[in-house]
Amino acid sequence: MVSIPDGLESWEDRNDLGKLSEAILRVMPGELESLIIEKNINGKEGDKIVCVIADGSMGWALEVAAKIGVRRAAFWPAAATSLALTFEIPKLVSDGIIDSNGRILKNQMIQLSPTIPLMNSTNFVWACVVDQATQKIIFDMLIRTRIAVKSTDWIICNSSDELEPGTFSLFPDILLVGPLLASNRLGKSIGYFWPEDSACLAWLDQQPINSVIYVAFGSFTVFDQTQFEELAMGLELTNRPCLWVVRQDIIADMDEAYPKGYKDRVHKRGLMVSWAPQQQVLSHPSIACFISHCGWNSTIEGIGNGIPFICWPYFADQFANQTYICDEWKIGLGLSKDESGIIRRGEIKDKLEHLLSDKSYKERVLNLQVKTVDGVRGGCSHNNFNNFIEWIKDN
Ligand SMILES: O=c1ccn([C@@H]2O[C@H](COP(=O)(O)OP(=O)(O)O[C@H]3O[C@H](CO)[C@@H](O)[C@H](O)[C@H]3O)[C@@H](O)[C@H]2O)c(=O)[nH]1
Repeated sequence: MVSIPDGLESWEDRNDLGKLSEAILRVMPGELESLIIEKNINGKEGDKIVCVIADGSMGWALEVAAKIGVRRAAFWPAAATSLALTFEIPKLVSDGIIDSNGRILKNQMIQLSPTIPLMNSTNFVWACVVDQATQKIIFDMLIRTRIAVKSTDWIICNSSDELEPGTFSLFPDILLVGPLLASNRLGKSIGYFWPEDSACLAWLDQQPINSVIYVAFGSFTVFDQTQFEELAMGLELTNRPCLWVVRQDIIADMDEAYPKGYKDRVHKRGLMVSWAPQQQVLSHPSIACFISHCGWNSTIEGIGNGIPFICWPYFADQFANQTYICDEWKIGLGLSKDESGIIRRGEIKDKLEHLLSDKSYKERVLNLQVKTVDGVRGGCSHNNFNNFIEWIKDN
């Protein structure tokens, strides 16, 4: 593995997406180009770079590959529906739903096709970020992404026919190869730089089967103090064992974050860790449900282990993923905010009780688990993946 700078200093705030995106676009294309050229001029014969596979949202890397004349493939790590929405941006503009800067002109439900779930225009990927300046930066990046991804040799997506059949029939160029889960990998998962707290697995061993609420919000979500306290109190009210991932940067002041005396009150049945081995956690028999921000990886990992969801989306594609979870697959419940925009402790407790007492959520997610895992073992995802590997080898 090699790293290249992202254009920010180590102390700068990487949760500021506008600043991060600008820095990436300013610095990384040049760095990547120099890296590839250096390898291809001075590298040993077997070390030359002949193909670039890049995350589609890093469309600039695909542009660099095209410029240098290296073959390229886009990997889309999120739901295909979010890529389909990006492909449809020109139509959204011509239909008057957004303007050419991505501003939402009509607050309405839209449907890309009758077989794709309804989306609320205010939940479009770029519209969910805080301020208009950042929205514009993200929107411009998506326009570039759209062009870069559409011109690649392959677009592969971490999804499956069983999860998003409507999207794949409408956008056959997006080839599904997922869900890519740790249980299907040969070795240890790589890619995270935060140390995992594996002691939580021993703690899970001590809990009754199908009892623990697992709470994790991925790598970006941040909380304000009131919302953090309501979540803490809601979990306490359930009287159930909870494993809660509290990243060090999830809230501004971690020292003051928990309600007074909270840790002492819950210590017998609550465990807070800064980063968990999530896929191992989700496959543990003591886990009963997953309070999730609905990032796509968390979504497919929950399904891959047959765990029902309480949805707590934060931004970007997570609202569309919530729609799939709650309305399409019916394997989870959403949470309602009060008039001040806060999800209150009582709402958290009520939804958890509903989810855990109504066994139909668990039944449906177990059914979906079987169908998606089969797709990887011998279905469409399996065939696409093999063809993709052959293409790499052939050239
Ligand atoms: O304690 C933890 C918490 C998470 N994870 C892992 O971290 C990943 C989280 O991925 P995801 O659920 O997709 O969330 P984000 O990291 O927030 O992902 C970003 O990227 C996703 C894919 O493009 C988008 O769907 C999300 O909206 C976006 O926030 C998963 O593989 C988890 O297993 C851990 O290993 N330990």
